[in-house]
Amino acid sequence: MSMKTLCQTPAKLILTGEHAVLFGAPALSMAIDLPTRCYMDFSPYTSSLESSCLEIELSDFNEKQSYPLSVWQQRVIEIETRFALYEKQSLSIQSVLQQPVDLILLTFQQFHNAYRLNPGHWTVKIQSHQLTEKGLGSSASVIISLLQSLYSHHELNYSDIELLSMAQRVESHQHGSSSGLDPTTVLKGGLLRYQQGSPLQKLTSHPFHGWIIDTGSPESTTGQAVNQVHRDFNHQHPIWTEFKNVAQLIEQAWQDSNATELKEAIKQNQQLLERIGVVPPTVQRFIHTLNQSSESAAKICGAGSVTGEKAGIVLCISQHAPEALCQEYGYDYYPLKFSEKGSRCEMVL
Ligand SMILES: Nc1ncnc2c1ncn2[C@@H]1O[C@H](COP(=O)(O)OP(=O)(O)OP(=O)(O)O)[C@@H](O)[C@H]1O
Ligand SMILES: N[C@@H](CCO)C(=O)O
Repeated sequence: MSMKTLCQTPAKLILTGEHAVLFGAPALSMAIDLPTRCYMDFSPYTSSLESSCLEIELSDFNEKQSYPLSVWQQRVIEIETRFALYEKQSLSIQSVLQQPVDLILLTFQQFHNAYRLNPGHWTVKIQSHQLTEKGLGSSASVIISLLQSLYSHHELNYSDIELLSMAQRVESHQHGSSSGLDPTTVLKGGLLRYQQGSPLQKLTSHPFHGWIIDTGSPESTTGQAVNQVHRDFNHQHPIWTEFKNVAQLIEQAWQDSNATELKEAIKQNQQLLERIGVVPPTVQRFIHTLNQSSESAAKICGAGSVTGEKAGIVLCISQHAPEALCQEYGYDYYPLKFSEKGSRCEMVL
């Protein structure tokens, strides 16, 4: 019998810890109400897995194509070969996944390797919000929505740890290395304190007014930015202690609901991000203007960019939207909408 599911997964926004989380610092990250939707439809075959077919529609990229099992498996072999070359430093990270569909095929293959995909016709449609590839964790939302859909279709009991370790493995092919922060945030929802090697903590949400400001798609990918930071700053570099300290200030201010301290710490966090070279000059100027006022505090909230003038999404904590300045720079802005809910999957008729 055929079965249909819809999985809706929020986006993520990092309050503190982008880059630093990969060097052992704590991160505070929240799920936000910008859903990625994954529609999955399965019709079983009575014949063998070999005749299975995967039909993928990526609405945001205007792509729709069918992949017989042998074709997608060959394509994943090529992806894994490129990833192995990347790990030997013979290929750049942005050459590993060459097209958006590669991420989908790789996720299916990881699931298949672990659990063996049921034979049949699989149809997948993915639809995101308008702010993908701007630091809000779109690849993590795609991966989590796909994996959750696959677990549902196979009626498998799974632990979050199993699902997240698979997601982190897939995400490494996109980002070069992954702390697991993005997949964890979009799976669980809410506001999380995440630090590699420490237990995950859920923090209480507070009604701080925030805005997400779109400075445009970064010219470099997250993978490139992560790699450049790793090349320029080793694990022993003292700047990571400064990141840890500022994360502590932000966490304390958040827990105390202290807006003044929160804004001050966000400004310090932004200065550190500028020092690691991930904030382009135009975005630095924009943020400096906002940060001169005691009313507002802004920082980039994704990996930023190591080339060009755009840095993806900037978070601005302030009562009122920075309308005039956004207009001057030609940036769109939206109210920050927190999502207490994480990723969820339902059957559809
Ligand atoms: N709606 C979508 N449909 C298909 N693929 C998508 C979609 N959204 C994102 N992707 C895939 O994810 C990639 C972008 O992922 P990436 O995580 O680098 O970007 P991001 O949104 O800036 O998030 P991050 O905060 O992790 O940097 C795209 O190049 C594409 O392959
Ligand atoms: N979001 C990435 C680091 C770049 O900010 C990760 O947690 O792996």
